Amino acid sequence: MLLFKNIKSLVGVHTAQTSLLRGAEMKNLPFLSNAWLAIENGKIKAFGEMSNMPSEQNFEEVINAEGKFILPTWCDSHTHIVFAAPREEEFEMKIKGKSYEEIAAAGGGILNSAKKLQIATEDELYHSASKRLIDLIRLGTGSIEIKSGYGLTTDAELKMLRVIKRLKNTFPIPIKATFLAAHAYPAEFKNNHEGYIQLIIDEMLPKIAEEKLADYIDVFCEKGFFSNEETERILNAGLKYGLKPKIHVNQLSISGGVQIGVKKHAVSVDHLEEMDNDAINCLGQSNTIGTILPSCSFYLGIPFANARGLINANAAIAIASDFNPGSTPSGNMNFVVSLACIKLKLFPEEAINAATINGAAALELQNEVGSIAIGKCANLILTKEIPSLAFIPYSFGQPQIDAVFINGKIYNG
Ligand SMILES: N=CN[C@@H](CCC(=O)O)C(=O)O
Ligand SMILES: [Zn+2]
Repeated sequence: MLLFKNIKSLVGVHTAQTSLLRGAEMKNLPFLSNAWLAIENGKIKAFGEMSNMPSEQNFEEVINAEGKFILPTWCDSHTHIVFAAPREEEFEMKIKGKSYEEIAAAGGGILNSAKKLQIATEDELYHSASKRLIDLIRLGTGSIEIKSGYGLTTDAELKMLRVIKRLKNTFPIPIKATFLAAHAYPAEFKNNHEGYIQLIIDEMLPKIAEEKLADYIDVFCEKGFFSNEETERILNAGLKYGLKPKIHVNQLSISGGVQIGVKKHAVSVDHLEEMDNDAINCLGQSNTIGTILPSCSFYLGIPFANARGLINANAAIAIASDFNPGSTPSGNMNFVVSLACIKLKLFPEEAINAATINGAAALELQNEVGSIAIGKCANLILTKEIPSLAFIPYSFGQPQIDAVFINGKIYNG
């Protein structure tokens, strides 16, 4: 048994019934000042104020957290961390002013990543993704979603998903896998979209279902990628195998993809940089979570999502990293939380809820992670001595984490 004592503030002590916050509720981030927290068998056992702390003698280890905050680890519900190689050759093109679409048209982008991934071995992909994941956990991420989508052939998509399965089996944090073969049309299907869709539906999906390799299905619904009709067909096919949608929509244009996601009961619709009132209201009246990826806007120089408009429309917002080699070469959720405050104009409480309890809901892990509640995993961030909770996002780019605990143990990678 482990005991944290003298915690300056134990943050995110939501009631056991709270699993998702929407609209004005997102401002509610309950905390206990001058608190203790007990961990047993990797789970949160009990907590309270120092005035009623149990005897220290009952514990094998006692950590004095004076001056420090404890909060649940970040739940990163949207990443692409399995890839063969970074794409810093595109960085200079970007600096010179080329857009994401122009870089893709010049032979960069997703197809460039797919070419490299197709010739990488499963072991190579596992080792490079492992290194990234270790770094992310050290930065406070304690649950994560990982997508395929750089394979674009049956073999390479299966290879990616098997790598994710291996990560699930070897890492101590909860991981969800998303099947994203509909990320881009491979060159050989450029003029034969029907052929690629049939490959996804008739060949890839049955194999993935048989090996139980995915939890969700995703489509990049966007002009020049997958149309609304194509998106709906692929989602329907995934749903037949029990894969719920979590989709890329409205990143570069207003497409109607949000409405498709809502109609198909998507767990989340992600990106949302380009929204109109219809899409905002549709999301606000639905049970689908709007997942915003501010690091992507930051890196690509595209608009930041209208988070306040969504909150005012009573939507439930999560924030995630989108870590990938093209649009977001960073998975640092501390920076995501800072950007959410600085650029999305979320209050620190809203941003932290979006990165914890609502991120957990976007991973359907609300019973395991995302808040300080009895029975949940002891996946915790212990901060350095800091003056306030707002100091975390305020001091952007400055590491404020003293230690990360996964299942009640200090994580050293
Ligand atoms: N937009 C689609 N997919 C990724 C980028 C993929 C890439 O450029 O490699 C994203 O979420 O931003
Ligand atoms: Zn993405």
